[in-house]
Amino acid sequence: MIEVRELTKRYGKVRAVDGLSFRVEPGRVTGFLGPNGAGKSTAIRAMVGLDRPTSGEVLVDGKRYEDLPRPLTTVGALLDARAVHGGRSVRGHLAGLARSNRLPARRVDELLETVGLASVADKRAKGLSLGMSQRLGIAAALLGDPQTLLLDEPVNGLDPEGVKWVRDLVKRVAGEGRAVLISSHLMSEMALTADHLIVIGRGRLLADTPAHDFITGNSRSYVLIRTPEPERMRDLLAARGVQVDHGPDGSLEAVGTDQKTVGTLAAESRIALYEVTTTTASLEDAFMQFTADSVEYRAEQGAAR
Ligand SMILES: Nc1ncnc2c1ncn2[C@@H]1O[C@H](COP(=O)(O)OP(=O)(O)OP(=O)(O)O)[C@@H](O)[C@H]1O
Repeated sequence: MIEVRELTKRYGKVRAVDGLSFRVEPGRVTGFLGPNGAGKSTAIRAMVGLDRPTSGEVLVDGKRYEDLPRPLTTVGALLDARAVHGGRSVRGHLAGLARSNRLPARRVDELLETVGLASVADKRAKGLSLGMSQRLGIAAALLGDPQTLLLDEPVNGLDPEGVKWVRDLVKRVAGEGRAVLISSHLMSEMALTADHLIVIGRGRLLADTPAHDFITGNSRSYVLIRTPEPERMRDLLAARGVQVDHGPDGSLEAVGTDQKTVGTLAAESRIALYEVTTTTASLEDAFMQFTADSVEYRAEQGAAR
C-alpha cells in the first residue's frame, strides 16, 4: 500500500506535483490518469525514492522508500523500460538485480517464463524491441515478489496480445491482495483494467474515485431514438418529464429514460421506431469532459490571480 501525503515536487519554477495526497490500496488496480505533463511520472518516481520531494512524503507500507530494508521485496516499479544496462543479456540484467537485492537466482528463470522472454534470455537487453523491453521491465518489477506494483505506461509499445497480457497480469496481482498503480494514455485499456482511478492535472488531484463512478459521473448516457415522427415522440416523452435533445440526422436523444419505456410509449401511440439504442459514454469521453472542465477552471483561476 502506498500513501502519498501532501507531495510537492518543484523543478525550478515548475510545480510538477503540487500538494498531492492519495492512497494506492491493496486488492485493486488503481489507474493513474492525467494529461501529458500532469505529473504522473514525477509522482511515481517520488514513490520509489528516485525524486526527492520538495515537501510532503510518500510512505510504502508505512515506511519511506529509503528506510525499506529490501525495497524490491516491498515495491516493484516499471518506470522507463529502456533504462537497462545495454551490454548485459536479458538474463544477466535480471540476475544482476537479483544478486544486488539478495534475491534467489531461481526467480530469474521463473520470471523469464512468466513474462515470455525465455527464448531471448541470452540476447543483449539493448537489442530488444520496445515491447520486449517493457516485458523485461515488468519482470524486474516482479523480481522481489512485492506487495505493491507501480507501472508507468506499461503497455506502451506492446502489441494487442501484450496489452492483454499486462491487463490479465495486473488483475491477477491485485486479485492476490496486492496494490497496483498503473498509468496509461490508452483509455479503452484503462476502462478494462482499473477498478479505481486517480486523476491529476497540473500536479493536483482532480479525482479519486471508483472507475465506474468516474465514467457515469462525467458522461451523458441517453437513449438514441430514430423515428419518422420525431416531434410526436419528443412531446410524448417530454410530457413524462424526460429531457429530449435533438441529435444528428433528425434523431432524438432522451436522457433519464430507458428503451422499454420508449418502446412502450411509441407502441401505445402507434409511432413507428427505426432505432432505439442506449448509448453510454466511454472512459475516454468521460476523461475528455472532465479534464476539459478542469482546464477551463484552472485558466479562470490563473486569470484571477
Ligand atoms: N527532471 C525534470 N526537470 C525539469 N522539469 C521536469 C523534470 N521532470 C518533469 N518535469 C516537468 O514536470 C511536469 C510533469 O512531468 P511528468 O513527466 O511527471 O508528467 P506526466 O504526467 O508523467 O506526463 P506524460 O503523460 O507526458 O508522461 C512537466 O511540466 C515536465 O516538463
